[in-house]
Amino acid sequence: MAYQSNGTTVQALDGMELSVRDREFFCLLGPSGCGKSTFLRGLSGLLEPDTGTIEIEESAADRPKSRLVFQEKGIFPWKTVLENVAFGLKMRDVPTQKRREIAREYIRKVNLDGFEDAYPHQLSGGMKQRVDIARAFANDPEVLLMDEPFGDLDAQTKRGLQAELIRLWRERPKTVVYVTHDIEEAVRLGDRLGVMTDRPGQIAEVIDVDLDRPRTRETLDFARFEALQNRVWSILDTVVNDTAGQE
Ligand SMILES: Nc1ncnc2c1ncn2[C@@H]1O[C@H](COP(=O)(O)OP(=O)(O)OP(=O)(O)O)[C@@H](O)[C@H]1O
Repeated sequence: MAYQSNGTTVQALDGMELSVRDREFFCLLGPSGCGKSTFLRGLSGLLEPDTGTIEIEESAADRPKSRLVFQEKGIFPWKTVLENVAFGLKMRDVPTQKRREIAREYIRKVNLDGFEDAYPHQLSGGMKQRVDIARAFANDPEVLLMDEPFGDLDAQTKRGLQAELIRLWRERPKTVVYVTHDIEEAVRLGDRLGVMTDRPGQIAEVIDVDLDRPRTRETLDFARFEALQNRVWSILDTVVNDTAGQE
């Protein structure tokens, strides 16, 4: 996939092939600008490539195939928490009563009860993020695409939301493709990790995260956790050095 602007072409992705398993939590990591967001937006259908194609093998189902969860931008400032969470259901013509019921259920699951009628400007960054997660899960997509949803949050809020996300995902398993810059986060969350090369991006290596769940402070195998992070670092070092060597 490439972008054309002002007569120049930026080749964002080239020969990117990725096979994600049904209901796995797949994290995508890579150097800045390697094309992670481009890939995700292409998958979601939000981005039409100027050149190139994306092929997705779909399973037969009448549910929406994917949904891209943006950071804060994803929620409507003029809608209440309840209306935001129910929005996707409304788009799918779920009857009013039913969609309010489902929305309330997910608002409760992300610990926002009592904020149903609040507007986004009355919420903290972490709370807005919870609204976004609730909306994504209420919509019950088959594939959930997340682009650095917790990138702007402080470490403690981020850890809490990671735990909530994993709890929801284990309760209602779905295929997740999760882009992050944060190696520790990727190893904490993922079943597998795809490490990308520098731009034009493609997959350099896929790593199995052989850590049992739940991955709490009490249960996590810290030695393995660290070894996996080191593995990612060494792949990224190679990838960036390789590219530097070509210039
Ligand atoms: N709308 C656009 N028009 C032109 N070029 C673009 C556009 N969007 C992205 N690019 C270019 O495509 C390349 C890949 O961008 P992309 O945002 O997909 O990378 P990324 O891996 O998600 O980056 P980061 O990790 O920094 O968020 C970059 O070189 C970027 O400058």
